[in-house]
Amino acid sequence: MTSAAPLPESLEPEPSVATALFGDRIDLARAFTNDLARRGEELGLIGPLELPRLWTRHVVNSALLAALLRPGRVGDIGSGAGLPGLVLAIARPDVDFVLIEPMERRVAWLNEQKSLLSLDNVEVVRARAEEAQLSPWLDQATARAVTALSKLIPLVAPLMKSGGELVFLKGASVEAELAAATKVIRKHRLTDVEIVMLGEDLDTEPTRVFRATVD
Ligand SMILES: C[S@@+](CC[C@H](N)C(=O)[O-])C[C@H]1O[C@@H](n2cnc3c(N)ncnc32)[C@H](O)[C@@H]1O
Repeated sequence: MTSAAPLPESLEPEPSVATALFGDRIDLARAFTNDLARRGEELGLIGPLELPRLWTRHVVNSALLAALLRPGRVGDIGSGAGLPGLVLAIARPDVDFVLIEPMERRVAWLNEQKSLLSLDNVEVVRARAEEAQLSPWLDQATARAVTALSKLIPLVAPLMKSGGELVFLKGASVEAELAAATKVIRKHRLTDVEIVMLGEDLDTEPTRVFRATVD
């Protein structure tokens, strides 16, 4: 086993941002991020260019979504390295998470982190979303960097309870994705469709979220 120095502190978010997002669970977030920095590239979880921006672009971006979560059962579709699923499970111990991920190596990483960080609020399911057998269904679903809305909504809507909510982290292309998803949104009877900006009140890059209710 190789040991490596922890990430330099300069790569961490401003203390005010870290406290706002993680409170007294910042050490867990730090342990997760440092482990991802050490082993993520070797395990095929992150590219080498992501290392210096793990906190800013990935961990903080994921944690911003915590503000929209309610106590209940939240599914994270295509968790990969645990973004946003593991980060949110750290930030919101009052919420139960199901991380849905098909790739064996990524599932092994997710299970290992669940155990290392003692995240009792995490269940890992190895499946593609369209094949996942969930019981009960989800109160909310998250996803980040999985696929465009026109493909993502049909994968996730069948996993939701009636009245459940989709809260997908999205980039600058969200308006175009939304326009291309009009038919799918109607077909799956989504209501209260909106784009929410998160993080504008913090000293960090804000993020866009697609939010909608499944009838
Ligand atoms: C580009 S990665 C993004 C991972 C992570 N969400 C992030 O933001 O870094 C996409 C992930 O979605 C997973 N994925 C692809 N198709 C999927 C599907 N149909 N159901 C569930 N997960 C899927 C892939 O295995 C991969 O881990």
